[in-house]
Amino acid sequence: MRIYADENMPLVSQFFSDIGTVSLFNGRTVSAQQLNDADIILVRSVTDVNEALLQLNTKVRFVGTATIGTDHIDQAYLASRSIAFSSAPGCNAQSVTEYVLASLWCLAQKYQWDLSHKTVGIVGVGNIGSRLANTLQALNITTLLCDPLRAAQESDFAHSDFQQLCQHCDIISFHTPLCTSGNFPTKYLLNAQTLAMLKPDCAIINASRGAVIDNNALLHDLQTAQQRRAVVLDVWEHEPNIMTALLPYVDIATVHIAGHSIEGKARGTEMLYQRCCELLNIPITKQLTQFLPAPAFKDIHISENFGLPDVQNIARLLYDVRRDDAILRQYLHKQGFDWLRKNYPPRREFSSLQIRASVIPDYLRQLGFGIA
Ligand SMILES: NC(=O)c1ccc[n+]([C@@H]2O[C@H](COP(=O)([O-])OP(=O)(O)OC[C@H]3O[C@@H](n4cnc5c(N)ncnc54)[C@H](O)[C@@H]3O)[C@@H](O)[C@H]2O)c1
Ligand SMILES: O=C(O)[C@H](O)[C@H](O)COP(=O)(O)O
Repeated sequence: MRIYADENMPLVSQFFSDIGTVSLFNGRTVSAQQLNDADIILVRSVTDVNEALLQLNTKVRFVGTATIGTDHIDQAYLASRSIAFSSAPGCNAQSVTEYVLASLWCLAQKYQWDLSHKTVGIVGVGNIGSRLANTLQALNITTLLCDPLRAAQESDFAHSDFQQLCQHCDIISFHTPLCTSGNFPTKYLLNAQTLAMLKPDCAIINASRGAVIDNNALLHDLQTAQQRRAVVLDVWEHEPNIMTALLPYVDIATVHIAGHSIEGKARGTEMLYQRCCELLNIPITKQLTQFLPAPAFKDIHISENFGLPDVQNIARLLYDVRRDDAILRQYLHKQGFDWLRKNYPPRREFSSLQIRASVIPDYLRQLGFGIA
């Protein structure tokens, strides 16, 4: 069995070497010729999988993407050739949630906000949006949720439409897929018109896909604004060639790494391994926990005086998003967007740190910390 995988897919040899011969490729430059004898193809978000890529291959059985986003996959084409397909839903939901949380704490410190007085709008309430909502609610931060697809299917879903979010929120965080068609397209959901509906100081966070925000319109808004608007961008239109003119106006700028915790990326590989085993009808014998390195911080004791304001101090032991903002600003010109993603320094999720206490506050459990 010939297995071809993106070179940026962690642990792929460890998981797949018993199933077949694993060869690695560069996800941006891979060609149809390179994949012509593949039985299994494993990609990340930078590879467009379509007729052009698979035209020379007559035997591929499975295509997997170790991501939740699927805007790079022509699923109709795969179905037309009866090629099984899987993404990795939820693999990086915790990682992105921790990224947004770290960004909120960073903005709160910079602008001296009290987050408990802010209303955060969450657009797209799937794996990431719902986890983020639960996390913010555990921290006593008010949320408004916008997900018209869920609203149509769930009578008890507390939906606010996007216009309401624009008018009422102090912070809006985007967590939708990139869709250009259908009843609820998301391309340029935030555009010149909807930007004009926002409160003048409404902060914007985008860790979904770059084109959910019209980057030209955002630049114009930021350049002409009367009031400072805080902005966090992890994703950009036209990656890897991003609009650097935005950088001076963006508080936190990162290279599409919100989902790149060690666990988040590796869980994507594990999920594809599980799908392959099911497809090939072979037993699942390997688990992510076998391969994860020991974390630098294993456990921490908290006392009875620990309170909500202390949570961010623990979280910062694991991740400070300012590190990633500094990396982009220092090295983008020298190394380029893709190199910075490939060489992303390790980041562990909250679950890697065990909290010890006589009584564990509920919110630490809800945030996903390990409990000893
Ligand atoms: N920056 C990163 O590293 C990173 C990591 C993971 C995911 N992502 C992006 O974030 C997106 C969301 O991830 P997820 O795991 O939560 O996906 P998901 O599929 O679980 O959830 C997406 C949600 O968005 C909703 N939605 C669709 N169209 C909408 C619209 N017009 N308005 C409001 N809601 C809408 C869907 O109903 C769904 O509930 C992914 O599609 C991906 O593009 C980025
Ligand atoms: O859609 C996703 O799951 C994320 O955007 C994912 O983290 C993208 O990262 P990449 O596959 O490019 O490493």
